[in-house]
Amino acid sequence: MTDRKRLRVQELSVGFRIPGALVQAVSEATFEVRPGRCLALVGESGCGKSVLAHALLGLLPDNATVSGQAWLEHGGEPVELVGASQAVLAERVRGRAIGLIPQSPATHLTPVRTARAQLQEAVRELGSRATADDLAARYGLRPHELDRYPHELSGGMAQRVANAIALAGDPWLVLADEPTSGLDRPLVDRAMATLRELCDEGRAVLLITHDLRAAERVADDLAVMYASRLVEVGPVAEVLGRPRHPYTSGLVAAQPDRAFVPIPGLPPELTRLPEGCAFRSRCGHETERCAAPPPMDGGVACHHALEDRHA
Ligand SMILES: Nc1ncnc2c1ncn2[C@@H]1O[C@H](COP(=O)(O)OP(=O)(O)OP(=O)(O)O)[C@@H](O)[C@H]1O
Ligand code: NI
Repeated sequence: MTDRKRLRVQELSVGFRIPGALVQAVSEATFEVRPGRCLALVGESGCGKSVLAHALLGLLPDNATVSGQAWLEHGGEPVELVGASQAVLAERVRGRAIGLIPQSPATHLTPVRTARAQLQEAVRELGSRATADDLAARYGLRPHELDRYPHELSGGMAQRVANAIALAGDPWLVLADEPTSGLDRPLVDRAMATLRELCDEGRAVLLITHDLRAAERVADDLAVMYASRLVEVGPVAEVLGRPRHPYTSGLVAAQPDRAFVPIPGLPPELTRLPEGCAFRSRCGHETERCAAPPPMDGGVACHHALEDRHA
């Protein structure tokens, strides 16, 4: 069965209407996620990572317009997520095929109910075979910790509760949105190890993160996003070892364990994206060609990277 499963995202775009403007949050994202593999999606704050994940689950607010396709192939009839109704997403997708580990678990949990009550609700709704206690044990929580209210949980415990809830319905695809924000190093390592285990037991993981080091350790593939658009996609060791897009090179050079040199300038406003390459004003290699949008070709969307390849 697992070999038949796949998420195939094609030219997914998301815009938000706000008074007097359109926020172009995701532009024509195309990528694939397969069981047994972890794809890390990296990029600066505000570039569209969370919006992309929420679009896949139909969790965007009413002012959003979504186009493109996201085919969820999981044995039987594939489900196209962009056009799917809320009923289909609720009954067949959310929690069952795709689990979401949210960006800030502590604030995501309902403050007035215990962790146990919230986990039990997920178990009941998803018709899970495992009990709340089974799931808690599996994700490293002691039974008495489940009787706490969200404000009584440490960051690490809230994280584990969020994992247990996300995995209660045994989804084959896990979207983990900055699962380690606010955690210190040992907890980050632990959370990352858990994600890797999920992959190794045959699930697919889409990991959204700022942390290139973590991505390098757990992910198989990397997708680099800049100003709403994927600019480089490929095996993580290749992309980070030999970046081809100047933005990827900049991200790598900005790492504390590398040159620690920040990329000069700021990303463009998503309400005023330029016509051509959105990175050209920060790139240092701008030529006339950059005024035209660079197509994604061979895993990279940059006119100069393409010239190098075709030279
Ligand atoms: N409901 C909304 N209406 C208008 N704009 C929105 C809405 N939700 C998100 N945005 C905008 O979409 C853009 C992308 O946001 P998103 O949360 O996906 O960024 P991100 O890459 O996940 O950032 P971070 O790393 O900080 O979590 C941001 O500019 C954000 O302000
Ligand atoms: Ni985000």
